[in-house]
Amino acid sequence: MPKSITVDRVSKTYGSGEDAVHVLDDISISIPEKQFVCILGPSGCGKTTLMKMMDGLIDLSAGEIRIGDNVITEPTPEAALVFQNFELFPWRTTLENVELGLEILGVDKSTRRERARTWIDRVGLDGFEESYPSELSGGMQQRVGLARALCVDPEVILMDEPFGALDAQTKDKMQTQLLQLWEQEKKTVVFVTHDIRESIFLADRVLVMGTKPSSIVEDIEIPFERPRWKRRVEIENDERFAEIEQLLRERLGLKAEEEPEVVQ
Ligand SMILES: Nc1ncnc2c1ncn2[C@@H]1O[C@H](COP(=O)(O)OP(=O)(O)OP(=O)(O)O)[C@@H](O)[C@H]1O
Repeated sequence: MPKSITVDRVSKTYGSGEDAVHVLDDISISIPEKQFVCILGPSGCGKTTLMKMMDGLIDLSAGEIRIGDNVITEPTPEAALVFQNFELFPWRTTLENVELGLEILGVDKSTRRERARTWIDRVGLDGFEESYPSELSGGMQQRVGLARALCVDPEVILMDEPFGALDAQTKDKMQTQLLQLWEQEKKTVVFVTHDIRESIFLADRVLVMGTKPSSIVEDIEIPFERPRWKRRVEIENDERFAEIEQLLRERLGLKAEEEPEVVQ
């Protein structure tokens, strides 16, 4: 079952003394189950930090993060994190990479093979089970990453700029595929992006973080009905789309036509 995510008065400071970097300042976010939330924010404001804390990979300096009622203190199968750089093991085939999460959970071989094959199919990679990452395009590698995350059936999916490294056309396809999968599964999703238009097309709700020490400076509901993936052109031409885009640009401190800075 998808679960809610609660970020309750969370702060984060890296290091101490003169080297201390105060990144997140007293952030609270309440994400109901099955909601698709996108997070925008300037480079270095702490988006990845927040995602890693939600995944239990790094400690909080103050506050609490909960998935459902469970306080997150370490990585848990309830949350799956998908990164921009795919984080696939180059020496493992598609099948072996997708199976990884189940392997860590101690699922027996035949069950994990079956589940991995199902997800490879669902993300459109059937026929590539035995390929290595180096034999796959960027979009295909990200689909392996997605299948690996979904294969463990997490309650929440955390995606940190998952399509940031893809060309525009592949990115469009991946967005469509993600929305199709999400319509079927309706997980709780937190998706970090630098792409304002991507956030409006995908999300139920967009949060904007300010410069560090960051807090949430905007929290806006996206009004477009679902399913959206068949109506991209119509949605992008809707005047509300332009209004929201303008508002988000202003909140991010961007001038007209200026793209957000992307630091790789
Ligand atoms: N392990 C660390 N030790 C010290 N400082 C860190 C560490 N990790 C991140 N930082 C600092 O914390 C700040 C936030 O980093 P983070 O990667 O979370 O930002 P971000 O919003 O995801 O950035 P980007 O949009 O560029 O990916 C940055 O100033 C970064 O230099």
